[in-house]
Amino acid sequence: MRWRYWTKQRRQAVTTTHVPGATRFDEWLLNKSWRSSELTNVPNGSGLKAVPGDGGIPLVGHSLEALRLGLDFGLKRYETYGPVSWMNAFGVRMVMVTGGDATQVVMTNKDKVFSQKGWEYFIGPFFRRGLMLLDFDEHMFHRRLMQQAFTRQRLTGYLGHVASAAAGGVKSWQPGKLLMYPALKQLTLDIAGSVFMAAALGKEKDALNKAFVDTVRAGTSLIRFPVPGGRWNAGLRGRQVLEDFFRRTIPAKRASDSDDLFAGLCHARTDDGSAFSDDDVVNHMIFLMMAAHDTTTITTTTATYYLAKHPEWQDRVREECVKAGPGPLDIDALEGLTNLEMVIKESLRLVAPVPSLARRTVRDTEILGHYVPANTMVSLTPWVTQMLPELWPNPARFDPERFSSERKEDKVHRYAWLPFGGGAHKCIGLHFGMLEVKTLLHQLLTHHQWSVPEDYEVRWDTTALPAPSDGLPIALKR
Ligand code: HEM
Repeated sequence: MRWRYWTKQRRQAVTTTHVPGATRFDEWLLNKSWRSSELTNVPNGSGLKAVPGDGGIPLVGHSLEALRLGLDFGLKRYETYGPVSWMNAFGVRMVMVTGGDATQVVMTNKDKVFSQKGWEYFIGPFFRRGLMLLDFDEHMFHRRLMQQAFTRQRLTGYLGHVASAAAGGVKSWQPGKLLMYPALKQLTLDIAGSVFMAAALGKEKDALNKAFVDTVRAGTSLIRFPVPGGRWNAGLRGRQVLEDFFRRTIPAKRASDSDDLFAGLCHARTDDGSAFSDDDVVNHMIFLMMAAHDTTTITTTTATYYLAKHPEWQDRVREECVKAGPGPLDIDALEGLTNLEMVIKESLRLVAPVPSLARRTVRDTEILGHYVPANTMVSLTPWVTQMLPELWPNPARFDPERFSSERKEDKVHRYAWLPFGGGAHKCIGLHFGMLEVKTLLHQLLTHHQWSVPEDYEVRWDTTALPAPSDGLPIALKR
């Protein structure tokens, strides 16, 4: 039987690379069925069930499908095996967790059994000791300290930097054809430079941008050790570039009273006087830059894509933005852009910037009655959950009104919509991220109109975090 998600309409969306013959190969991969087996024997008398699944291609596992097919692969696994299943991919055996209830078990983590050590395997060498990679009491300590850099007062200061960098960047875009994704990536890096360091990155900008891209891409390397020319190697080099940059800048930041995030981390204190060490500041800065930069770029790119495909929505949110004034808008004014907020939420649903979240079990446990032994890699799959027809009516449709106060479709389950994660590790930059994306879109909408040809469908490259494989070419008009 052919896979039911494999329709003509999805054929384009599914082909995430430009490799010749990719469509036939992808079709073969997607329709191939594997012999199902159990993850492991269930302890006698436990009353638990085994986790169903399969290993995929010997040695490679399901890495190719996961990289090339992304969302479609996740939907197929869910349809075949349900909310809890196992597979081999990227050199490791993992349990995939999809859907509201299964996600809730892991996110709530009431017995502290799901550790962030899962991330260690994918990005540990590149983002070591970033907040997301810390666990339990140590994590709580660092999170409380970091929270001081995310107060409303500090966000107000950051937004000032965002607004001036965004306005300058967007105004300089010339009418004509523009590759939206690289343009936004450059702009968000400029913004990160001023928000995080109150500094123009100058001639180091390109090297830092490359270092970020390399460190992020390294996480999904098929070859997971340093070989010349390989992704892993590039990631390690990238980490070194970033470390050198931040370490050499710390003394000046500690001495300054500037209102950027870097200074915020340098000066953060708990009531008992604890502070971040230089190593902590370097590790947190590298992780924060990555966490803020790529996610906001992807969200803004996705929103511009859907606004190009749905000009009626582009007009509607432009009207709202024009009414709010030319900017810079403060937090209250940005929070008042309710139509724009629905568009952003719907964009975050249709393309989750962090499509999967990694955990590792520290003891034997169970998820929805399935036995999961200690030291198992667990992969939460927000993107797949956000596209499940049982949670979202007509899930592939762009329909921002789902988030309106009348429909509230996101409230159908606590974990139906989770682009920012949940539980103890829920995104600390959630509020700031939304405000940054709104500021960017407000500037874009008040200065430009943009469109794509009617038959254009973006192809998401999921070999790292999702990105349009052709850069998203749009036609820009003032
Ligand atoms: C649209 C933008 C963003 C999205 C979609 C996003 C998504 C996420 C997700 C899914 C997690 C949870 C990871 C997990 O459970 O393992 C997370 C954590 C985190 N995010 Fe964001 N993020 C965004 C923006 C930002 C920004 C702007 C910052 C900082 C300025 C930031 C900093 C962090 C940090 C530090 C964590 C780790 C929190 C912890 O472990 O306690 N994020 N983010």
